[in-house]
Amino acid sequence: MDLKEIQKTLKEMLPEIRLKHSLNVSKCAVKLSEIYKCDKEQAEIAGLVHDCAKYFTDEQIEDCIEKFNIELDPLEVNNIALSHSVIGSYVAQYVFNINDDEIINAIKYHTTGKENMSLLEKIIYMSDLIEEGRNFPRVEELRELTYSGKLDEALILSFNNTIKFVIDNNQLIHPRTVKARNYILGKLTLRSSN
Ligand SMILES: Nc1ncnc2c1ncn2[C@@H]1O[C@H](COP(=O)(O)OP(=O)(O)O)[C@@H](O)[C@H]1O
Repeated sequence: MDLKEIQKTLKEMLPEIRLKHSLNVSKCAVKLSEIYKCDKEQAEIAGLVHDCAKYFTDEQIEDCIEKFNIELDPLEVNNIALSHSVIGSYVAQYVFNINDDEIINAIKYHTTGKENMSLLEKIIYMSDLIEEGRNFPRVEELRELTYSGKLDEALILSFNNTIKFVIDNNQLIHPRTVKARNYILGKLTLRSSN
């Protein structure tokens, strides 16, 4: 699918506000692809499609799981906040015909992050949080870090915020986020102690 077709299909899958968010994430990811020197088209497509499964009904989710043979982990089962990224990565592949593993993984890990993230995965993760329509306490600090070349610092702050938020709400923390945080923090600490 080309960008126009992707947008047309997304329009049927997402409410207006989420479509706007997806367009904003795509725009932000393109800006970051220029700053951090990665492929603009991959950033544009991953940003656009990242939330494609966010509004799936239980029935649609069950359908996808069966059709695409998706294995959700125990935290993702019955939790659309976490599962939409994983399911979305299959929808990207089989509905949007995206055959680029880097784009597919950026979609798959955009909610939790993961250990040893690729540049595109980091860009989509941060774009989801800082796109121009986002408004939450300290979002400006995240924008400042991300746009000034401090992508890893921005990620650590975001993982910390998410982990604190999940704890405050007495929810289970997805271990991928803890691993993502420790991996980057470990590398940064090592770098600053050398
Ligand atoms: N690492 C995590 N562990 C557990 N739950 C998480 C984690 N990350 C995100 N969530 C859940 O996902 C929700 C936010 O998901 P997100 O995709 O960022 O939503 P939105 O794009 O609508 O802001 C959080 O409120 C939390 O419940």
